[in-house]
Amino acid sequence: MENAQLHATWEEILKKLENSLSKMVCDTWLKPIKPIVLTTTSLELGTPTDFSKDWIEKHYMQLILDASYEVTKAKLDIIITSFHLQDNSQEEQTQIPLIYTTPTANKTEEPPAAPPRTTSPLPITPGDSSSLNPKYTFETFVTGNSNRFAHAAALAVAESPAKVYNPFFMYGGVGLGKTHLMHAIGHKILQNNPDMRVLYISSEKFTNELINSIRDGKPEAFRQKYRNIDVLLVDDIQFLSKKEHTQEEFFHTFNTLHDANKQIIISSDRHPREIQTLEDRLRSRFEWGLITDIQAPDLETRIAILRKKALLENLTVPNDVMVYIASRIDNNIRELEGALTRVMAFSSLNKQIITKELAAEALKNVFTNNESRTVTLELVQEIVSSYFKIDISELVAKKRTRNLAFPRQIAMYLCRELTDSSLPRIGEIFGGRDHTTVIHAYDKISQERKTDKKLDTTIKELTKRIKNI
Ligand SMILES: Nc1ncnc2c1ncn2[C@@H]1O[C@H](COP(=O)(O)OP(=O)(O)OP(=O)(O)O)[C@@H](O)[C@H]1O
Repeated sequence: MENAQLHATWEEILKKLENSLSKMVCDTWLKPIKPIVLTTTSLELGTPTDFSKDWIEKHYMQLILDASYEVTKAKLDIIITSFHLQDNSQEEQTQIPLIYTTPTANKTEEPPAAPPRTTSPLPITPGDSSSLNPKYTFETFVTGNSNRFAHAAALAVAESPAKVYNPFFMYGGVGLGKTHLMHAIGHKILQNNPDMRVLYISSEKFTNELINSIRDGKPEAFRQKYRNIDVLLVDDIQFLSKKEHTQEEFFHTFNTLHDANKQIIISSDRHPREIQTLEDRLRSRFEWGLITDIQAPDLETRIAILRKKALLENLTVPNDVMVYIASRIDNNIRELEGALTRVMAFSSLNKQIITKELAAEALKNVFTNNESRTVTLELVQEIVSSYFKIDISELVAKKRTRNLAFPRQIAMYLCRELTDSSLPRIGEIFGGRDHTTVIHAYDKISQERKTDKKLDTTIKELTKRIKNI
């Protein structure tokens, strides 16, 4: 009876989610979820792997929260745990108990047992791709100026593991595609070398496994696992700073693999020299190979990424909506994708077609909650061009007719006023114009708005839209 209630509630929530997400997303990520416990304040869900746990938390948490609220009318905490099996011998025990509890429920009811975790690290099997996300491939990665070099280097490493750049070190801000590229390398290597042992792991998980193996007196199993790999991909290495013992172990793992001519790929949110308390000997080893950065993508690339995502998930999204979203989120592709998912869900739940207005409504909270959102040059261009009903391409074109030159000068003025960008940078995104053109536009509009009331009102209105929307 209680299990039935738990299942029925989850089924309802799932139905709501199915209305707002594509079939592919539901089949890949949501259907494998098992409901574990429902109380009056929380719902615990189990995912088959650590990876799917992280993925769902990053991408679908808000939607699950919204759907569970719609179904239960209670603001439930959603707790996700992974019941990933590491040891097949324990398979039988890992059946997730399905228990419905409420805080006032019969006290004799046993709390749900935590999914058993084994602590013995198992060796990686040749050809095993289970540590890789099937969606992160080179085919689904969009290149632009911000990531072209990293992409080319990643491809070279994937084509010739341990021959070109070893180690290969990628760094860049949050959500810019480092993990995606690492997985893409892993997939390509396995495609070309189906017998290789490839392991992707976050440095946090590496640390946890190390700690557990020491706790359980199995450090040898840990070493066996990590020192018998052909391609080791370690994500977010910055988390090793301050963990001296883990650094020491990683150092030995690194040496063993490198000496044996195995490929090592590392990512971090910053350059090795900026990772505080990283041991010098480790830092210098990272410099043996290639260190490359990934920058935030420009507007064109952001739009291309949204287009690709829409294509992959079979979504129809009008171009102006993509421009709208891409102009407002400029430094995190995960957030960019999240915004698109939110717009799609909003349209589907409200049974309305996707327009710019609907996108604005759907993302209202996302943008206003984000108080530190910086005004981007592209945002200024997008809002000015839409205000004057011209295309962004016309705004940055060479043509100098008044109906284009005037909005262009206003846009340059606002870029200077509302962003910290340099004059040459502003000139660059207005069709590669010289910085003196920007100075001229700025001075002209500053002077004119002092005497021209209408122009002054226009500038104020545009400023409001740029800052508030
Ligand atoms: N160039 C790109 N083309 C297509 N999708 C991309 C691109 N860059 C990033 N993404 C997508 O953006 C999301 C975030 O990327 P990813 O997780 O690789 O970022 P990250 O740099 O590893 O971030 P973190 O530092 O948080 O680990 C992923 O869904 C990824 O597929």
